[in-house]
Order: sequence, then structure tokens, then C-alpha cells
Amino acid sequence: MVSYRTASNRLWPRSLVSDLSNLRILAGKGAVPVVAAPGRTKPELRSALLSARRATAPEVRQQADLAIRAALAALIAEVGAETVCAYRPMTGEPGGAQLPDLPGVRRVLLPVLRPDLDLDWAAYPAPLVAGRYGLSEPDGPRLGLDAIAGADLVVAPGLAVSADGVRLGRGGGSYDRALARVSPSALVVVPLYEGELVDRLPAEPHDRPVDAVVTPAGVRLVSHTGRNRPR
Ligand SMILES: Nc1nc2c(c(=O)[nH]1)N(C=O)[C@@H](CNc1ccc(C(=O)N[C@@H](CCC(=O)O)C(=O)O)cc1)CN2
Ligand SMILES: Nc1ncnc2c1ncn2[C@@H]1O[C@H](COP(=O)(O)OP(=O)(O)OP(=O)(O)O)[C@@H](O)[C@H]1O
Repeated sequence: MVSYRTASNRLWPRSLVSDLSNLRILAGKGAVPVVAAPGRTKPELRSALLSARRATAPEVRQQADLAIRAALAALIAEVGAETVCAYRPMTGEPGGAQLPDLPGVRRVLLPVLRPDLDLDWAAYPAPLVAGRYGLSEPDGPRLGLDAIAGADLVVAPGLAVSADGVRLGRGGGSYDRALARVSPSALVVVPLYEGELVDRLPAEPHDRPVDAVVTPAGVRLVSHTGRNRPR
């Protein structure tokens, strides 16, 4: 099987990558120079990206959410993911509220934000209860910080991802910590709207690279330049 090594040094089946030339274009040119303007700080980028999401009409967003969920379902079927750590999007986040209703997945876990902003996990489906920051979180036994280590696919929230796999989150460092516990064989993907896959993002040593983004256009690997050559 031909496969590609991604930013986090994991192998992806060739069958997921429909068009390598397309990936090269994305890696080389990226998108959205307005958002990715060099020199902008993480807080400036967060604020610009969140404003752009808020400015999107609900019906446009819902169409995009539908396409993102379809692409994610195709990915899950392709890789045969059995345990998935996902999240329950808040209003305006890619994928919409139904994102964690994943067909064919044996076990879905959702994050529960701890007071120190680290992430505990609980099984889903489960009743959702209101948490901090307007989050809806599963009400059920807490499985511990290391539950994410059992996932073969992690669907992580983000505001943007760069072509070399750097993810920009909300700034709590929650996923920086949680992604450090992911199995080396697991895949990490971030649902995004078009335009949120950008050329470059400010990167810090604690940032954990991700493998792919899931946009309305499909699954796109990130960081396939350099060491991500076909094997
Ligand atoms: N749907 C979803 N669930 C998630 C996350 C996420 O980004 N999205 N998280 C990802 O880590 C964790 C929760 N962390 C969060 C941290 C900040 C905010 C938030 O809304 N912050 C406000 C500022 C709030 C304030 O400081 O008063 C903001 O970003 O505008 C939300 C979630 C776990 N669950
Ligand atoms: N392992 C860690 N333990 C404690 N704090 C951490 C850890 N990793 C990162 N942080 C802190 O979290 C804060 C936010 O980091 P950063 O701006 O990279 O967040 P982010 O990746 O955008 O957010 P998130 O991971 O919550 O989605 C930083 O102050 C950073 O020092």
C-alpha cells in the first residue's frame, strides 16, 4: 500500500489522498493571505478568524457543516476508526451540533473541560449538560486524561490549521496538552471551513502538529512537503 507520512510522523493510506497535485498546490500557495498575514499574533488571528465565522450566514454555514460531516464519515469508513475522540461544536464551529453523531463508530468520547483547562473525557451518546464558555458536555463517568490515548482518530477543534500542520486553538492550551497523549498510530484531524487552512501560523514548541483538515471540499492532508513523500 502506498502511504504518506504526515506532520506528526503517521502514515496515511494513499487511497485517502485523491489528488496529490492538489495537495502540492495547497502546500505551496495555501489560502487566505488576509488571515495569514505574517507577523500577526495568535490573539489577533483568533479574533479575525472568529469574526469571519460570525459573519457567515447560518444557511451557508449549515451547508458547509453538512459537507464537513459527510467528509468526516467517509474518512472514518476509510480508516475503520473504532474509538474516536470528537467534540460537540458550539454555535459557529465547523461541523455543527451533529458532528459527534458518528455513524459506525464503536466508541465516541467527548471532552470535559477541567478547571485547569486540561481535558477529561466521557462517553457519547450521553445527556449533554451546560459547561463553561457555553460548552455542552457529556454527563457521565469521567474516563480520565489518558482516555484519549485509546483513540484511533482524534477530531480536534481549531480556528485554523497551516499547510505544515500547525493548529490554532482558542488559547487555553487544552488540546496542546491532550494531543501529547495521543497514540503514535492515531490520526488527528481538524474540521475547518474553507479559508481556515492557511499558509502559515505562529508556532510554539508546545504546539502539536495535526495530520489533516476536514473541510467542505474533503479531507486534506497537511505537511506533505519534505518528509511526506510517497513510500
Ligand atoms: N466545541 C468545543 N469544545 C471544546 C473546545 C472547543 O474549542 N470547542 N475546547 C478547546 O480547547 C475545549 C474547551 N475550551 C474552550 C476554551 C475557551 C472557549 C471560549 O469560548 N473562549 C472565549 C473567551 C472566553 C473568555 O475568556 O471569557 C472565546 O474564545 O471567545 C471555549 C472553549 C474543550 N471543548
Ligand atoms: N502542556 C502544557 N501544560 C500547561 N500549559 C500549556 C501546555 N501546553 C501549552 N500550554 C499553555 O496553554 C496556553 C495556550 O497555548 P496556545 O496559544 O498554543 O493555545 P491553542 O493551541 O491555540 O489552544 P488549545 O490547545 O486550547 O486549543 C499557553 O499559555 C501555553 O503555555
